[in-house]
Amino acid sequence: MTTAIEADGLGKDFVLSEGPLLRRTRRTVSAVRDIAFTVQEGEMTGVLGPNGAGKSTTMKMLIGILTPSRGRVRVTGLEPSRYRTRLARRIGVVFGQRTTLWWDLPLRDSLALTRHLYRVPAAGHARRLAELTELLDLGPFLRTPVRQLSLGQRMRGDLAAALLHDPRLLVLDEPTIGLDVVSKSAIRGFLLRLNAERGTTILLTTHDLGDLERLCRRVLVIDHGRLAFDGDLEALRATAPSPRTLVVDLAAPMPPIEVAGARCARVEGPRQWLELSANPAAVIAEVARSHEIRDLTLREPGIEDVVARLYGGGSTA
Ligand SMILES: Nc1ncnc2c1ncn2[C@@H]1O[C@H](COP(=O)(O)OP(=O)(O)OP(=O)(O)O)[C@@H](O)[C@H]1O
Repeated sequence: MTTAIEADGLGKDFVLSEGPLLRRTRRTVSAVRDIAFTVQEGEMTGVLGPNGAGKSTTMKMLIGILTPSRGRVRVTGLEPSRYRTRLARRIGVVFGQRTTLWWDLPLRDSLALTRHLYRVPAAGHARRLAELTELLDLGPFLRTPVRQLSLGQRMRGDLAAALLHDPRLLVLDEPTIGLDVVSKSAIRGFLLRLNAERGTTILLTTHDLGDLERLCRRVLVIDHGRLAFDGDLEALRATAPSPRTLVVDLAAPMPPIEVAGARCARVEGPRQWLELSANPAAVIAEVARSHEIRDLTLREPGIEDVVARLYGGGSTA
């Protein structure tokens, strides 16, 4: 098996200047500390963690945009910050919140330009474009200017742009952010095929449990800049089992509800969050007997809850 990514003792500090102009002080923030992991070719790995945990900083070091402050990193055997251009021809990168497409050009022209960026021979490019157009169903909007595309269409266009040079490794930062259910499903289906049929290695950050469940056998959790977990999703769930939460909207603000089988975790005006240790129906019946209820929602624990319980001590948002 060939190694796609190797990171060892990887760290990144940012130096911040703070305060008024004449009394500026410098403060160092360690965004990533001592991260070590290896990804083999053909793996599909999810990177997870709370906001500000250091995921994007880690990804940026892997693709050569940021130079590590410490440690060693190799991607397809290359040191990313040193061989950024060479690496760019071997990997595909999509950052969900930004586009690499030309805003004013029709998608087709924008994709044609990427050929020159990666120096892909014309014949190979045409073949690959036809393949990706079919797989990502780009046909209906190839002539549409990128600025007029929906977010889901734009993401499909960005994926095509990242894959036209047929990279062995695809790095995605939040590939399904802001997409509706249908668009998410199309993107996930495409990534699964890409991995299964071409053996493309995929590393993606996400806040979406669905992405992980559908796509990733392996999960890396980054928290406070450190690698807090490396294993499969089931093992992660088992590390920190989370209760289901009943969100209760009462007719008026009340003291925390006390009923058997539930623990009130949070109160905000007339809304209360009850963590369930018993059957929801029994708890709902009990709450309804003693309180006037306007609305109820049952929340299954998300992977964010699991992570929050592991490292932050509970989440009921
Ligand atoms: N260019 C920068 N200069 C200074 N600090 C930075 C810079 N980039 C990131 N940071 C800080 O590094 C830490 C990690 O940020 P990073 O963007 O890697 O987190 P993240 O896990 O990707 O978060 P999110 O889920 O919100 O995207 C944060 O405290 C952030 O404020």
